[in-house]
Amino acid sequence: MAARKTLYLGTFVHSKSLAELEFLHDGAVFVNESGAIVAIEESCDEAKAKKEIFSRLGWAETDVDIVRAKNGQFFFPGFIDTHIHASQYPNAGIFGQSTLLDWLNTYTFPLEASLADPAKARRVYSRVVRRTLAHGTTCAAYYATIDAASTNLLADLCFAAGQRALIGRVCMDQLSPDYYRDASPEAVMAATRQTIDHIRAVDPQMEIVRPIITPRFAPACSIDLMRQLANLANEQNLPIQTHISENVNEIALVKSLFPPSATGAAPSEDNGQDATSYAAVYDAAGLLTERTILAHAVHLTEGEARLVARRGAKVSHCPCSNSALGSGAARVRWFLDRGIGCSLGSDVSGGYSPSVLEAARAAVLVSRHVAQGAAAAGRAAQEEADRQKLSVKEVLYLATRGGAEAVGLAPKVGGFEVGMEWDAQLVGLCAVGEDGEVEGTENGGGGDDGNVDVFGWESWPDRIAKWVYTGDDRNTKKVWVKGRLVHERK
Ligand SMILES: Nc1nc2[nH]cnc2c(=O)[nH]1
Ligand SMILES: [Zn+2]
Repeated sequence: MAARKTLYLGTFVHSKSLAELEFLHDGAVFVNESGAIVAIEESCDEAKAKKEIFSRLGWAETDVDIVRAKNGQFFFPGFIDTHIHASQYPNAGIFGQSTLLDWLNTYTFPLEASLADPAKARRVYSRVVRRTLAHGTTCAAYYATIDAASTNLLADLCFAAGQRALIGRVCMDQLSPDYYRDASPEAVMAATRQTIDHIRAVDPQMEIVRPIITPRFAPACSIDLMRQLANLANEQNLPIQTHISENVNEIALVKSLFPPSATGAAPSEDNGQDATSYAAVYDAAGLLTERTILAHAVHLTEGEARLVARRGAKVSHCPCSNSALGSGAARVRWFLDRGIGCSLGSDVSGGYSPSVLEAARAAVLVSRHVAQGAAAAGRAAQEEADRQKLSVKEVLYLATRGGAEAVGLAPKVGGFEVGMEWDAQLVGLCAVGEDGEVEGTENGGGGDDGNVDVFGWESWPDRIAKWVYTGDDRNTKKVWVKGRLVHERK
């Protein structure tokens, strides 16, 4: 849908690197009708933008919309959720005392199977797309179900709503219940090709929706199936998503299901002399590529981490899910130290929240447990243990730039730079006035912008920290994808 040229004015905040969050105050960002950022100016008010920059760009004032961040509001890149099961959204928050394998059988497979009903799928998928957009998720790597028709529907809905999405038809030909299992690798390949063809027809340039090859996880896939899916991804240059090393019982299951006789893998330098590790099984199938997103990776061994890093696969860290299902605490600093690209996943509904901001907050907290655990177990000196703690700016990097790397959209999205596309959110925090009341818009304040109270003396990094720790979708005022307004909070 054609957007108009737009001038955005105000404060812009984005990650330059893991170590640097950049603030641009009184800034101006110029976005063309294709949604691309064509100029960024510091200390540039509306008059200067019109007088100097419009003429440089050849823009006529009448062709340009203007969006101003109010006092205290700021523009931030849209969040990228690199692991979310759209089909599981109705179960968000419902997991009881379960852990991964019993959770799948008790809660997850019945719900996913029920989405073969098109009316139910439409209801669930419409809602999850609207809800994630409202939380500032401009791009999501979705798992649908094994049903091709409703997977195609998810792609249609994302495309219509304007949310960038990688859409995965879930592939699983073994071990799950009879009522929710693919009949054969051949049946999987046919259904998967059908969804790929559909998505290509919906969005031939694959600007908004793209297919992603989705073997559910090793226990649910035969080696034959995994190999065929890897070949398909390779032939069509498609991304891949799966789960890895989430839960200790799952890892034991993989070891028992895939002895070297099943995979043909032999101990090698590459697989750290362990041909039966989870990562080695995926590698033997050809699934570890630069375009692969591996969710969880909680219990990777040193040898597996080296293999994942060598293949350039990326990790989706899912701290809400890992905490809820008691899977463990993934060591994000440890991934980063080994050169593994890292991003954030909500993992609805192992994760209870569709919010990437919530995942960012949980990533900070879980990293404290990792640090404390390492120190208490004597695995690390205090200083090294403290280094495991992630900072606010680091988790915001994972939520944006790290996500863009994982989904193959870097450097197109994830930050504010000339040449990138305008995938952004406008965030507002409450400005508390001299009288202790929230300032209304009439005073130039942001109005009642959610539940984060800003008294005015906080530095900008502190305001961002307050947003990360105490903010939610009430603070997400507007959301754009590729220059198109896709959500506005009323
Ligand atoms: N968290 C999570 N882990 C899985 N492993 C295999 N399937 C799933 C799933 O749906 N969610
Ligand atoms: Zn998952």
